[in-house]
Amino acid sequence: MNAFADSAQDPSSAVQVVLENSLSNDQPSASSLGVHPVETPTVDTRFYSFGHSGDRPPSLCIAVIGATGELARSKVFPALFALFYSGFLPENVGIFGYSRKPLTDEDLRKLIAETLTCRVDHNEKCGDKLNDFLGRTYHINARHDNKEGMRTLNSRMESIEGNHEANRIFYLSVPQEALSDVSSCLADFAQTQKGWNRIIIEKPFGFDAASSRQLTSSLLSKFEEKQIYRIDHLLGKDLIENLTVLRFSNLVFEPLWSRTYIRNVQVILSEDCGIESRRRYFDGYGIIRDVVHSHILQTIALFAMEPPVSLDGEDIRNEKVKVLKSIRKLELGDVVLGQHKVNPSVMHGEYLTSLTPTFFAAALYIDNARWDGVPFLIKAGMGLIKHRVEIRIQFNHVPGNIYRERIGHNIDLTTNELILRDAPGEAIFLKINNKVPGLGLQLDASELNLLYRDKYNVEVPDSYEHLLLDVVDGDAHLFLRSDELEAAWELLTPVLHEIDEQTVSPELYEFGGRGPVGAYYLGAKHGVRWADD
Ligand SMILES: NC(=O)C1=CN([C@@H]2O[C@H](COP(=O)(O)OP(=O)(O)OC[C@H]3O[C@@H](n4cnc5c(N)ncnc54)[C@H](OP(=O)(O)O)[C@@H]3O)[C@@H](O)[C@H]2O)C=CC1
Ligand SMILES: O=C1O[C@H](COP(=O)(O)O)[C@@H](O)[C@H](O)[C@H]1O
Repeated sequence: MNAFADSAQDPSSAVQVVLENSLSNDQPSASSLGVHPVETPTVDTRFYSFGHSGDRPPSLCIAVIGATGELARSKVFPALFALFYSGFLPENVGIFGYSRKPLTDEDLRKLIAETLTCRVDHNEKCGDKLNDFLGRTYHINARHDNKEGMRTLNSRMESIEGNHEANRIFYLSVPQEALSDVSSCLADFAQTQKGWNRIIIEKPFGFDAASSRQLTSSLLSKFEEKQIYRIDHLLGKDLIENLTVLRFSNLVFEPLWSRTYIRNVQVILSEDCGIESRRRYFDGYGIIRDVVHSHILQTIALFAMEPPVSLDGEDIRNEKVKVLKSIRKLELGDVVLGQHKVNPSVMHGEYLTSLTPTFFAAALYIDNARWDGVPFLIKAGMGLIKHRVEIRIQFNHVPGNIYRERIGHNIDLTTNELILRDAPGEAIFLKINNKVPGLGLQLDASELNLLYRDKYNVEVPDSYEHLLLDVVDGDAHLFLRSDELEAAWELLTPVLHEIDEQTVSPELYEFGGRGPVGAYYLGAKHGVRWADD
């Protein structure tokens, strides 16, 4: 008999309670409930206070559904371990892997141990912490839409929670087609009534507006909006969080943040890797559904929104959705699609069999008072020359510049530019015109640099860590709310349908090249020179 059997409650009564009570029991944030950095325990406290109340903080159980999948192993478990390691999870935490594979707890521990690493900057006692973490990790073997499996999950969680206040997170790391069934089953049979329940679902959150609406309505029939966290790990990058910090906590940027001073904005997500290892996923979705509808549009929304009333997640989401709804209808003529050719370094490389794009560029306009007429050029692509993730803000010319004679003819090269970069190497640059030291008056376009690796001697946490901690803390500002999701699909769905109906062929481009030449024509059409070469 395992340690759980003794303390597990009668599953049928637990189910009854679940059905009788509201399913939507999201409570105040974990931080307000005491889940904040704590010392990682040196003793195993899992069972010490069962059966009596005291002032112990609420427990936290986290279930990873689809635990044997690529995402769970490569990202989710390592991020959970990193949070545990750094003391961001409560001491009475339980980690559950849920899958259809007949694994024991020990099997799962072995499987995930391969991908757990100790962070380089604080590897003290790492082995102990690893063992401690693995000792709190359990496996449930069942089908994802199976009520007995979810009941087992519930009762095993209860054996960790005892009669105390308890919170739960369910990470649905399963293919899109399984989301509705899994979420519905766990809503009915695996939620706790002794604290909050939150579920995390992975992008792309549907295939188009209609399928996304269907998924949303299925989720909202079982959960409240505030329980749902739609995760896109690219939004957990420091670049994204810093976008609003930079803008709203410095006097020098916000006054310039409008059509009066900004000439164009470029949002660039360019990958040097191809789609080889993710061909099946990618063939089904393509780059628009993979990164544009969530990551790129969210970046634009955060960039362009009006100042929110506060840092509260709902206040920020209220502003983001207004931007998304203000984006002008996207015309197919303002879109460039591409597909990279075979990566020559991959043995038996194949072309995609479909017309699925691996490259997308477009010009967007936000029809509101702040951004009227400012082109937002977006570019997302795989198999390109460089890995580059950045936002570039090009400013207008200095009106009546008295130094124009010194600046030369190519005025485009000498306007100010602010560059917020995630890759390669987190950095912020501000391009300015500067006098070259010495006699005479020669001007030079230089950069004020903030290179993170030089300034901050810290390892930047993986974005899954950042976002998982936000879920624990109940901070939803980087997660898409249903209305934001709907607005994003409303923008992209007509174009996606036109592409399908007209069987638009993507422009083929060399692997490791600069992408389709069409992107340069697009830039020229909107008076923008791509600045990522
Ligand atoms: N991998 C990545 O980099 C990214 C993934 N995502 C999203 O994350 C989710 C998970 O990704 P990934 O791990 O790659 O996915 P996988 O295809 O590897 O599936 C994950 C696990 O889900 C279980 N599973 C598979 N099919 C079904 C099904 N029909 N019903 C129920 N369970 C099923 C399997 O576990 P078992 O057989 O053990 O039960 C599988 O190991 C997906 O929604 C994907 O869109 C998003 C962005 C990037
Ligand atoms: O979600 C995705 O992200 C990766 C890039 O993630 P990173 O953490 O390595 O920057 C991208 O390659 C992939 O297409 C997309 O699905």
